[in-house]
Amino acid sequence: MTSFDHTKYRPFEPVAIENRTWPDQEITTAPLWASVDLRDGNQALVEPMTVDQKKEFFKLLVDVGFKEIEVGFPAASQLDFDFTRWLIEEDQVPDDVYIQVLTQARPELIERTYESLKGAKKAVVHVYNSTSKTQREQVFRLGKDGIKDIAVKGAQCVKDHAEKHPETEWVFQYSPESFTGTETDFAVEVCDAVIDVWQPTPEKKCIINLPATVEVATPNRFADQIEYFCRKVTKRDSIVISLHTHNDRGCGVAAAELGLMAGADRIEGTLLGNGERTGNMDVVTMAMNMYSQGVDPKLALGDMDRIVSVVQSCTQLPIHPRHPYAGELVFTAFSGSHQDAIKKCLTNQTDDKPWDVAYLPIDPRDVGRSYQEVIRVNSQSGKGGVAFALEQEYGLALPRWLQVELSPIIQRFSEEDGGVVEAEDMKRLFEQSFMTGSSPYALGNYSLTKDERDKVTAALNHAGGSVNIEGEGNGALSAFTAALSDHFNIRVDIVQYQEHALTVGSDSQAIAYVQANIDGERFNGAAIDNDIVSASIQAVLATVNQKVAEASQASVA
Ligand SMILES: CC(=O)SCCNC(=O)CCNC(=O)[C@H](O)C(C)(C)COP(=O)(O)OP(=O)(O)OC[C@H]1O[C@@H](n2cnc3c(N)ncnc32)[C@H](O)[C@@H]1OP(=O)(O)O
Ligand SMILES: CC(C)C(=O)C(=O)O
Repeated sequence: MTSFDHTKYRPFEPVAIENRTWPDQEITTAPLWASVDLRDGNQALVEPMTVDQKKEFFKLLVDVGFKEIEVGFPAASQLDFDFTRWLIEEDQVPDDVYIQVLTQARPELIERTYESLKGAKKAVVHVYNSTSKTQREQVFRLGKDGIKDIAVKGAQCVKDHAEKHPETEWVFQYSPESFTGTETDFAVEVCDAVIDVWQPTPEKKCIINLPATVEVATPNRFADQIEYFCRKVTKRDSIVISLHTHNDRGCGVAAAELGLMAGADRIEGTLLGNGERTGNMDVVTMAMNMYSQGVDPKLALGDMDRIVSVVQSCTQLPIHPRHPYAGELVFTAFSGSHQDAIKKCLTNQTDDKPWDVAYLPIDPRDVGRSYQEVIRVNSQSGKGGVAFALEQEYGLALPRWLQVELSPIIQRFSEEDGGVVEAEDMKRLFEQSFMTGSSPYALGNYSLTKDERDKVTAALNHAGGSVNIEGEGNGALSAFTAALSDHFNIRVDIVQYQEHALTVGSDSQAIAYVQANIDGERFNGAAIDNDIVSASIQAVLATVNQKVAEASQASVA
């Protein structure tokens, strides 16, 4: 094994730029987006996509709204050639979409590339050669002139073929591959030479694509290279500056964002970031970053589950559960304080206000996710999370004092069960703990009379029999409480009371929550009924039943 020795690496040599302006820029409009899923993404797969997978992926890209789609490297593979032919012959490309194909700057490959494009309405021919010092010296074994010559001859060849097929609307694209490893002045020199061949105009631009083929520096250094390039390149008004970043240092999106601020117009990337090594720049993340700042990304990313599903099935790669905006856990909070804050903010959030919810940079509903999955309860969760889940799923708006009582019960269950507690289990634990109004005593018939004081007479069903109780008070609840106190020879004081209509599952029921002090001990009860008075007296009975059960257990012991 070689030693872990950082001294064998050299730092990146930054371009010398004065008065850089990009740090003060903001991204306020979407760039031109180009998808390279079917080419750069595809060439990085263990098993490249089949034609059927490419067809499905292409449809997704069109639906998402890409207007430039790199569909393959037709001169390199028969499958890519056939797929390109299928798109054209079967008229699969919408009129406003350019299909783009990649080729090396070699005449025989360029010729074959044009064969694949015969009959296309609109196409981008993307030609590249590597310009980096490393590749010049070790791969091509050529000096700068030799490398420039490859680019110029390639550009000329692309132009010559295009002239033979005026029926197609051609756009030319050149990439000085390994741009980040190329002296920026030399990259400008090569691109200027290509531009000189193509003679673009502001009306008929060509694309100069600057790839971070390998990400070798912090994103600010990349932005410096882009701003420098934009200042120096010829005919700036006649070229579209495109970026194609990779993610070797984990900053592919950041580099593209800063590059855009530095003057670029167009961004190449893939949906969810598949691509060579650590992947291409993830278009979903970059576009959603804009979206979260109130900028229209001009891509329709609302059906995130479809995007995830198509990308996964076509690439056969999993999507990380914490992948920005798309992973299955990215809108889910388990920890108590996060849940508490989210629950409070969501209560305040209305559709007419700008989004302002702690821990949620965007509204999960915008990408087809629901609030149900925002809060999931495990042993790290607090009362807010439990309350949120019960309210979302069952319409139970537990008062704060009852949340405090229920939370440790759920936490204990989670610790014993070792994981996430589903809403169904929370409801069952809530019912078992507090909806105890039918055992050992259940409310039978009762009647209320209103006079100076309210009077109640009620039957309590118990062990196959029935006992009658009666009491007086200032209202139904206090009359019933007095009757229970009298019958069981206990002192019952109502400390807390709350009720609300139930909107989930029923439109005519109500729930009452009661906290009672019984002989100095605190008990909590809840009950649901069509009638709110019945619900409230059953909730009181629930607390008394807990006291009675506790007393009988104590006497057995
Ligand atoms: C950063 C990127 O992602 S770039 C895209 C990379 N994608 C791919 O390579 C996938 C498809 N490519 C392929 O299948 C093959 O490379 C093919 C079919 C295109 C060509 O295969 P081969 O003819 O065997 O050539 P190979 O790619 O190995 O390169 C051979 C020669 O072309 C030269 N070459 C490589 N790239 C280029 C280029 N962009 N322009 C001109 N010449 C080039 C090499 O220096 C080499 O020259 P040499 O034979 O004189 O030493
Ligand atoms: C062909 C170029 C643009 C490329 O894929 C890269 O440099 O990563």
